[in-house]
Amino acid sequence: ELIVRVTLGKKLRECVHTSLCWHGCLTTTGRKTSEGVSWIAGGDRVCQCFTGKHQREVRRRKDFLFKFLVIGNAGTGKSCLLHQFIEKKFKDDSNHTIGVEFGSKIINVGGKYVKLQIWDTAGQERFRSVTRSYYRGAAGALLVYDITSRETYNALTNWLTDARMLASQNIVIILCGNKKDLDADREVTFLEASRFAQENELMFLETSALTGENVEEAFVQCARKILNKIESGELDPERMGSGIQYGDAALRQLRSPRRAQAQSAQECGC
Ligand SMILES: Nc1nc2c(ncn2[C@@H]2O[C@H](COP(=O)(O)OP(=O)(O)OP(=O)(O)O)[C@@H](O)[C@H]2O)c(=O)[nH]1
Repeated sequence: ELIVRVTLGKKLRECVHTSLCWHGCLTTTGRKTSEGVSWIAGGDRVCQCFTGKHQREVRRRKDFLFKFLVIGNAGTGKSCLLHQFIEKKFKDDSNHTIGVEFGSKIINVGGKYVKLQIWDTAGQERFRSVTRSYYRGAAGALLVYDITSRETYNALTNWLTDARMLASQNIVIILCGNKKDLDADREVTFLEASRFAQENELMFLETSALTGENVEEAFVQCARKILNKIESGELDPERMGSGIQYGDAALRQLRSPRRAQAQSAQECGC
């Protein structure tokens, strides 16, 4: 049994669950259980308690599935970023990616469960024809350069052209200036990269796969922008090749909004 103290608005309540609740709960304290559950977090934070029953619960409640790409020159830290995001650890024995690698994670964005299906592509030119075949239908992308390498920054325009041409015009891209921890060796300033991002309608963050700084934020911000576009009607998840699928919870909501609401109210004891 998990006992979590949550604040709901201004009210502080004791919330006793065997399954976790994301509905606006802001965790202030938590307790480990025999299942190895650690903390849950409110808001847009990623749930760290995806074990056993809780993992199944989250899976069942999935609202959306987004296809993501990680692109950019070889050696910029794409695989390390993905590893840090999924495992919360730095991959210190990272080798060049051969073709593509895959990872997935469920995150919570503003109360919605989103499963990210992430394709980590090889940056080396010799794999370009293979990696290009994975662009189709991607909803979001991390476009990565290395702040200590101007060469990787100069290549961004080509990556961007490919992404917009092969994935989708509407693809949501976040520019990541990785290796933020190596500031002393910096070759690309924050200012010039943020101008580039603005001119090309990209979101922008400097990240460090080594320290973990801004890694989760990059994925979450990109997913949040996609969700906003869905809500505003700018993106249509039902359009072929949108890179978005409805998960079970969203489908239930679409089919029977009232029943879904009642059901989720029952599931959430807070
Ligand atoms: N200091 C520092 N080193 C990093 C960081 N991210 C990655 N590296 C190092 O950069 C090198 C390349 O990292 P990878 O993740 O393999 O690069 P990649 O972009 O996936 O490379 P390809 O698979 O060839 O496209 C490795 O030696 C990592 O240890 C970071 O944030 N800081």
